[in-house]
Amino acid sequence: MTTGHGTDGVERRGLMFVLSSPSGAGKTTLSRMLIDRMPGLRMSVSATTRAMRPGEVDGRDYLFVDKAKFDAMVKGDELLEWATVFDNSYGTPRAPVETALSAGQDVLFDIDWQGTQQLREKARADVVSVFILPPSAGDLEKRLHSRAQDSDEVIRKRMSRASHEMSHWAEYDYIVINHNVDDAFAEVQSILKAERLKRERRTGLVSFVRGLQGQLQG
Ligand SMILES: Nc1ncnc2c1ncn2[C@@H]1O[C@H](COP(=O)(O)OP(=O)(O)OP(=O)(O)O)[C@@H](O)[C@H]1O
Ligand SMILES: Nc1nc2c(ncn2[C@@H]2O[C@H](COP(=O)(O)O)[C@@H](O)[C@H]2O)c(=O)[nH]1
Repeated sequence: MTTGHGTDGVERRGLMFVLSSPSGAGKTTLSRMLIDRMPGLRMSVSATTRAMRPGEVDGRDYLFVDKAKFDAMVKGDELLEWATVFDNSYGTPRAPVETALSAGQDVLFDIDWQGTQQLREKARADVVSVFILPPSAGDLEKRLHSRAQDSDEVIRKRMSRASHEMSHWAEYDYIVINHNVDDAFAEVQSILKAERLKRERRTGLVSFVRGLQGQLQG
């Protein structure tokens, strides 16, 4: 993987920052806040066969494709990972992720546990994964209703899958409980900031320290 520069000028490898949760726990909300407030972070826009929700924009929220196009993307090895979630296909287009990482950007993924497993198998050292939990089942259901974008039947299906989704929590590096958006955002932001500073990722440190030592030795 190619490297870019951190804000302190030291070269480092880009990372893949993954948020997963049961549907409605707050990934999209937290992702938008991260993209708005964290320079150097790019959103991975997934391809999906699900229908567009009111207010969603093709190319910004998802690439909305039909099943034939999605299957062609899988066949052409254009997806970094893909999975079937709630009876629809979802996948991460490979090229934009590779381009962003090559330009020294970090990439943010809002994907499920199946996709996270696939990313981890491909690039364990570069994946940082966060599982978002709702404070309670009642809150989760309220959030799905308050979003007001899915039918009662879709909401029922998502609630009935929540326990299964949640059973993968222990595969993640970090767990954030989304009681309050601002607190959850602060926690997720702290994780990203700390992970950016990890020694193993900062490929420019050796030459930076050598330079410092050179200065000290006069
Ligand atoms: N801490 C919170 N308190 C109250 N409401 C919240 C909180 N976090 C998010 N919400 C609201 O809950 C709803 C669901 O959030 P969001 O769409 O971000 O969930 P999601 O995890 O991305 O769901 P999906 O997996 O279905 O895309 C939205 O209406 C959002 O505004
Ligand atoms: N494995 C993948 N999962 C994805 C991808 N894009 C989104 N998702 C997950 O699907 C569900 C449902 O999303 P919704 O927008 O229909 O509510 C949610 O858990 C997403 O995280 C992807 O590219 N790959």
